[in-house]
Amino acid sequence: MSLLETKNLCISFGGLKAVDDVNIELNDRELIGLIGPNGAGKTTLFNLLTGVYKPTSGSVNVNGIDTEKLSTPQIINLGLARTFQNIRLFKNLSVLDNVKLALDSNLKYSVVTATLRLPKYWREEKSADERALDFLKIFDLDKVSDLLAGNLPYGQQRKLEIARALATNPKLLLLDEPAAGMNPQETKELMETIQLIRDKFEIAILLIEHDMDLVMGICERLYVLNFGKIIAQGTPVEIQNNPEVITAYLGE
Ligand SMILES: Nc1ncnc2c1ncn2[C@@H]1O[C@H](COP(=O)(O)OP(=O)(O)OP(=O)(O)O)[C@@H](O)[C@H]1O
Repeated sequence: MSLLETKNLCISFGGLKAVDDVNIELNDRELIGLIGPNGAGKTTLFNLLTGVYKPTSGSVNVNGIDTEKLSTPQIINLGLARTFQNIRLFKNLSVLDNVKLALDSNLKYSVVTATLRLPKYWREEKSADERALDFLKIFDLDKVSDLLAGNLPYGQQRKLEIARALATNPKLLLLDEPAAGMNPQETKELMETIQLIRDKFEIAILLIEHDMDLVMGICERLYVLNFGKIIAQGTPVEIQNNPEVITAYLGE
């Protein structure tokens, strides 16, 4: 059974078919890229996968479960986590607290324990701090854990978003343009980190990215969207040599 499978997935906004008959499949631990020109429907597809939009027709299955009647939180509970093209952090909270909030659903103390600050609260809080710091270390953010998230440079905010998504313990991580706004050195480091988290946490990753060095360098397979349709899929080498893709996108 696939971790994620869409069947003939479509959504229209008025007359515009933003996602048109899309069939994609992801298995455990795969690192897959989703590329295509601006406006091709990539973010809309993420919104369909996470239930933000409901399809006009077709289906999304996560671990064999049809998500049609599920809310976004219920779909997230099936093991999905995502980051956004426009960064969404709690900018007035510390870097550490941003990650701790993502961990919180796994905390074991009750509201009473937390309100009365009973010993169990402090034990759990400490372990939450330690766990959050472990996630921050992966992204080299542990040294800035006390800063407000909104005060971090852009590249670090992007990394914090990934750390926070990872802290929810997903099976599948959806990353929407994680390298946007990063310089070449930051992008290179991010590539290595994305591979590392896939291997360390044994998760699948679906990655929207315009940086071709990044996607071609780390993805095992790629899907190419154009005007809402998948026009090609294959290994990076196959995609780079696909005439339709070159015309629609790579040759731009
Ligand atoms: N809520 C909406 N209402 C109307 N049209 C929408 C809506 N969301 C997306 N669209 C349209 O659907 C198309 C696909 O948009 P989408 O943002 O998914 O593209 P994209 O591939 O992610 O582009 P980019 O690479 O620029 O982020 C665009 O024409 C966009 O204007």
